[in-house]
Amino acid sequence: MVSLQLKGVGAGYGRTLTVSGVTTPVFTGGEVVAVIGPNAAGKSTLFKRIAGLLKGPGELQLEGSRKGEAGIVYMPQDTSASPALTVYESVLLARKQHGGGWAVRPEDLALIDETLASLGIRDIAFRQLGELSGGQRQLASIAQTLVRDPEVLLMDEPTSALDLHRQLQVLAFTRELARRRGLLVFIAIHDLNQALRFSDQTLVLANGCLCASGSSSTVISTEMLSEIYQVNARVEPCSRGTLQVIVDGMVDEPAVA
Ligand SMILES: Nc1ncnc2c1ncn2[C@@H]1O[C@H](COP(=O)(O)OP(=O)(O)OP(=O)(O)O)[C@@H](O)[C@H]1O
Repeated sequence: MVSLQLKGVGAGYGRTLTVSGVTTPVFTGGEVVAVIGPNAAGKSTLFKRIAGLLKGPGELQLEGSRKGEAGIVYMPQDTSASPALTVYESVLLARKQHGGGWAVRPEDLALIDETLASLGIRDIAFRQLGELSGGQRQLASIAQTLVRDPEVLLMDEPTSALDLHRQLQVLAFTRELARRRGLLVFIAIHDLNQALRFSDQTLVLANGCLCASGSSSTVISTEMLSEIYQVNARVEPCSRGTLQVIVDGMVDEPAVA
């Protein structure tokens, strides 16, 4: 089973470090880890460093991997595939780019079919990326990422353009894949309710530093929401028992009488 621990990891774009000194617990395959924090906290920067797209200090301790660093797959916020490709072509290309030669095998086609069906986008398989809605493009981008056979998956705000039903569908499918295939999944996400619902662990970044880590239900608390997000909020179970953040207002906002 794959495992990953960050030890004193940092990264930046110029001389100064945007993210520094990030040391985490050991995360193992099958887990979903939410990475949360305010805008510009450094979540994408940290993902790019883990994926090897940025250099910086510190060590990534990756163990139990079949593919080494090639097994770490980063899904950026925007898809970079050509708008002239169809959804199917872009997913097939992504599958073939991950290695294993250019011959298309029956198992490649079966995996693509299963992925498109599970994400509910079979009906747009032969439409060009350039003519899709933002949410449809995001679903295509998720499909491109999932067929790359990742061991460690870094998803950067994968549901930001999706409607509520699609968010639940995609995150449930991703968690199920993590459990079934032993993937270690990191998801940078602003929706803390989805983080509570779908992640096992949460990392909180602020100003380029790791402020907290642990089980999501412990880390996402009234105190953290006040300190990191400056909001007054409660964390309470919904009718099915899943914890939800209920926001009463901003810390500096006067209470309504
Ligand atoms: N290519 C770049 N060159 C220079 N600075 C950058 C670059 N990309 C990001 N930054 C800076 O790094 C800091 C962290 O950005 P990053 O994208 O990692 O934050 P984030 O936590 O993912 O934010 P958000 O939630 O808004 O997506 C920001 O101040 C940003 O302006």
